[in-house]
Amino acid sequence: MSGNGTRNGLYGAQPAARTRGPVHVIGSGLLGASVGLGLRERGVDVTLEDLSPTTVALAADYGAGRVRAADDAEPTIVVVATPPDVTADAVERALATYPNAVVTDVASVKLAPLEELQRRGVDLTNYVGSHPMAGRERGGAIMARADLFTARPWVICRDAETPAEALAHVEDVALDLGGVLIEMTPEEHDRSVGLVSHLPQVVSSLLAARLVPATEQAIGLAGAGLRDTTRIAASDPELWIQILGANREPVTELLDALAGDIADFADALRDPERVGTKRRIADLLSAGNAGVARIPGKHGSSERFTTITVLIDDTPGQLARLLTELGELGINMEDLRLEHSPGAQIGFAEIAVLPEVAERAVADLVERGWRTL
Ligand SMILES: NC(=O)C1=CN([C@@H]2O[C@H](COP(=O)(O)OP(=O)(O)OC[C@H]3O[C@@H](n4cnc5c(N)ncnc54)[C@H](O)[C@@H]3O)[C@@H](O)[C@H]2O)C=CC1
Ligand SMILES: O=C(O)C(=O)Cc1ccc(O)cc1
Repeated sequence: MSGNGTRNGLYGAQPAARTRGPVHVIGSGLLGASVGLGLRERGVDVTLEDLSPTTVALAADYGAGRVRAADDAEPTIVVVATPPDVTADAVERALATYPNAVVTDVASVKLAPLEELQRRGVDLTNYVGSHPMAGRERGGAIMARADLFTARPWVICRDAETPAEALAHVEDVALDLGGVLIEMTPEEHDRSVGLVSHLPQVVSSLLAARLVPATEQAIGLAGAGLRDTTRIAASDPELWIQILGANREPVTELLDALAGDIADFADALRDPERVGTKRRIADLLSAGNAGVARIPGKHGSSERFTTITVLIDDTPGQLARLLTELGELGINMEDLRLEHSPGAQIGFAEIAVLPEVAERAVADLVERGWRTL
């Protein structure tokens, strides 16, 4: 649960929270416990609930809030962070149990739970669906982080009937957690995440699945390219079967279009001497360049952190020494990734730091005898 401690030392004292608690979180896994941790850091009173008593106790132990007691006051806001297939149930129950609270959910799909609630005839005046575009491959309270939502888009799906006050409550939670508000209809949301989240998940999983029968020798050659394109293949199949099933229309359309591109590409490669074929391949690859350049944070100043690469002997002792020395130098490590060179006794520690400390970090490390790239 790295990185969920207080960050006041780094960024200075936190301004007062906008959110007026108590906030009640239903589903205290990755998303629910991260919401709790982030709001607790801002001093908001958070109560927790989960189907699993162990999960809720764990989330409370980590500091995400306290287990809700029977005589607790009614919450101002309820955040439903359960799996998508029970989100409508949990929202309906929360609206009935806490008639004065504003209820939001963080499910990765927005239309299916809303349609289910409408089909049941639930009064949705106090409900505002939302979705923070931030997550991790593995779920569970143990993976939660207070800063999970920092600088990430947080989609809010209001409709014409949503009271301004209800909307403001949900926006306050998102803003207190560092999210960037984006308003969309549920349809716009589901089409958008189909493209930027659900299609990549399927492609990454299918690509990684190709590695299962590969020889050890072939796998041993893997580098950053394969790692970058398969990171999310480690995601939880149980969550994704729900997400993809609930958003199947946009996702199947996107998959059909991609399958066409793949067939096109393979055709061109099969007959490289045919006139126009090289142009066709170049066009598809160039379109990839144009697409990747559009991803926020992939280029220029929108990067959150700067990565410095330090060469280390590929032994645990070396890495521990590097981490100790970073601490001694007062350099806060935001993220760490290790690259191994197969067959060579050398590794690369890729350390993400705040851009403003990167230059000093490199200089100090070099002075202490480390080699950097
Ligand atoms: N994992 C991710 O990267 C992201 C997930 N989401 C959405 O957040 C929601 C939660 O996902 P995670 O936190 O990753 O899952 P998780 O598995 O870590 O946590 C879900 C928790 O809900 C509990 N739960 C299940 N049914 C319940 C019920 N009826 N009442 C109370 N608790 C119940 C489970 O015991 C579990 O602890 C999902 O709807 C998902 O689509 C949104 C953004 C990112
Ligand atoms: O890891 C990533 O890049 C993600 O995009 C994680 C993610 C997974 C599911 C969501 O509903 C939102 C975000």
